[in-house]
Amino acid sequence: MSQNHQDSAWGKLQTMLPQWVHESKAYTEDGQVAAYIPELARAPQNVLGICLMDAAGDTVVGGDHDFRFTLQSISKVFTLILALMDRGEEVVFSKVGMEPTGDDFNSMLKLELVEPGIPFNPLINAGAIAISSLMAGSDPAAQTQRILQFFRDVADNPTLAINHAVHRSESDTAHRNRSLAYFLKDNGVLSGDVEDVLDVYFSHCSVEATCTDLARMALVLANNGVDPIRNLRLMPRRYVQIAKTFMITCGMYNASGEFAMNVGLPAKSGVSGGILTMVPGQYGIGVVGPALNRKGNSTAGVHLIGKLSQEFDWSLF
Ligand SMILES: NC(=O)CC[C@H](N)C(=O)O
Repeated sequence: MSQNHQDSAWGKLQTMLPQWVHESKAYTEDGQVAAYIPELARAPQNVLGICLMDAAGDTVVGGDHDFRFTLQSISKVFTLILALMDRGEEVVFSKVGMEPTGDDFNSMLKLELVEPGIPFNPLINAGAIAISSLMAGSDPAAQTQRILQFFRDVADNPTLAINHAVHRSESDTAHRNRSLAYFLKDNGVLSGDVEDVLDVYFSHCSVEATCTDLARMALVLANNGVDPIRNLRLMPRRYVQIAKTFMITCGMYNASGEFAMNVGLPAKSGVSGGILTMVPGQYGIGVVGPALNRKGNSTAGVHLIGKLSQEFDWSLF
């Protein structure tokens, strides 16, 4: 039995989580499941699940915590860290900036408007596509394999795999991402074959996981790159600091300011409804609720994390 089992926050979590999940579940009605990737439209509207994990690996779970979903934009946090590990800060920040856009996650507006035409940050689609082009590996298959292996290492789950139906569905319909990528190619941001880069991007977005996998991955970020369960450093502290800073400023897209105000934790959302967040130094948290608000964040998921943050005074600010 870990220390946490006796501590009052953990006990309160265990007691209260079912009720809080139940209350937040009502907010699934306010959102809509993403349909622009046809395969994602099959997700049920009213799912809400959560897993919180402490440094000993003990978990508290609630709702539909076994629901499987694809990482989508949550993967961008870890490809950013991998690109930093493979290429270093100088190369990465010659391809992407450090600022929020205030625009939708798939917008191309500022790419043309603002010199020198590099994506504003690595968590919008254009930025993440640029990051996908930086992965070490001789061809797209090797790059994808390297990313998948890194995700498996961080999640401590060798069974993490690509959902090929989602990958195909996105690839068949990614007209906007394709145009972003060709635009980046024209601006000199992407080297290599555009379709190859896109294939790597669609692949890491299509890795399937559960809330428990997200919580496990978040736990490593919460501990600045060290997995506290295996007592193993998986990534340099500096790169985790960079990733968490982006999560605060851009992780919830153009709702990041509101999320920082109401929740105050580093977080990253994805269009399949996942949210990865953490209480630094304490817990990794994974949430899923496929019904999204207009800005692409899980309605019920945001509500549930907000409730927890208020109850336990988790805001960093
Ligand atoms: N917000 C997201 O999760 C976007 C990721 C998705 N694969 C896309 O490119 O549209």
